[in-house]
Amino acid sequence: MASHDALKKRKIAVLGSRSVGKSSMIVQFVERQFIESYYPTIESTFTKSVSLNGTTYDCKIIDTAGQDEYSLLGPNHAIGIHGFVLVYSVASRKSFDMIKVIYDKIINFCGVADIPCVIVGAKMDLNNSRQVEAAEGEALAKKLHATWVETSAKNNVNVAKVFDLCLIEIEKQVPPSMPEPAKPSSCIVM
Ligand SMILES: Nc1nc2c(ncn2[C@@H]2O[C@H](COP(=O)(O)OP(=O)(O)OP(=O)(O)O)[C@@H](O)[C@H]2O)c(=O)[nH]1
Repeated sequence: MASHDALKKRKIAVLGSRSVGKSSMIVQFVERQFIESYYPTIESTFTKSVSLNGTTYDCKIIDTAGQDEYSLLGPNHAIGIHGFVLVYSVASRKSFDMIKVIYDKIINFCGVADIPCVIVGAKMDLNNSRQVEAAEGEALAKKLHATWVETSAKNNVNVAKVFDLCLIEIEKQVPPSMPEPAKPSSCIVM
């Protein structure tokens, strides 16, 4: 029989400006393919089992419509969410500036000081049109107590790592010994 810790359900929301590569990253992770064409997302949910350090996580990944400074954070994107993946494109300074805006919206909505969070610099293959240096991404993540990684969905670089890092961040707030449902932050209280 599976032990209590053998299968854990984790809900991860992926947020960021429009067209930064959120869907491409998720589709590369779940379906192992890269789609060149751009189809704006309304909202979709993907599921994938992820094994990490001997534990299998049953992950629900929520792909959101791109945000801007005026979009309101819906309850779908905060309530019941265990971890957040905030994505910018390394080729878009504007999308990088939006990370802090989205982060603050989540913090305010959830009424917490900290969230399990991975900041992702997507499209790292676009080196010729880079507008955001790696060091800037790292510094922002440090300031927000998040982890950071650069990815390329196109070349499948670091894509799986994003979700491993997010699960690790979640575990930091939900110790493995803690019985579920855990209460790492008010975000997951339904
Ligand atoms: N060069 C390159 N292009 C990428 C990469 N990831 C995504 N793209 C392209 O960027 C465009 C937007 O990608 P999406 O994944 O649809 O972006 P999104 O953030 O989900 O967009 P919204 O649904 O509007 O929020 C598409 O044309 C993708 O092919 C990448 O790693 N490298």
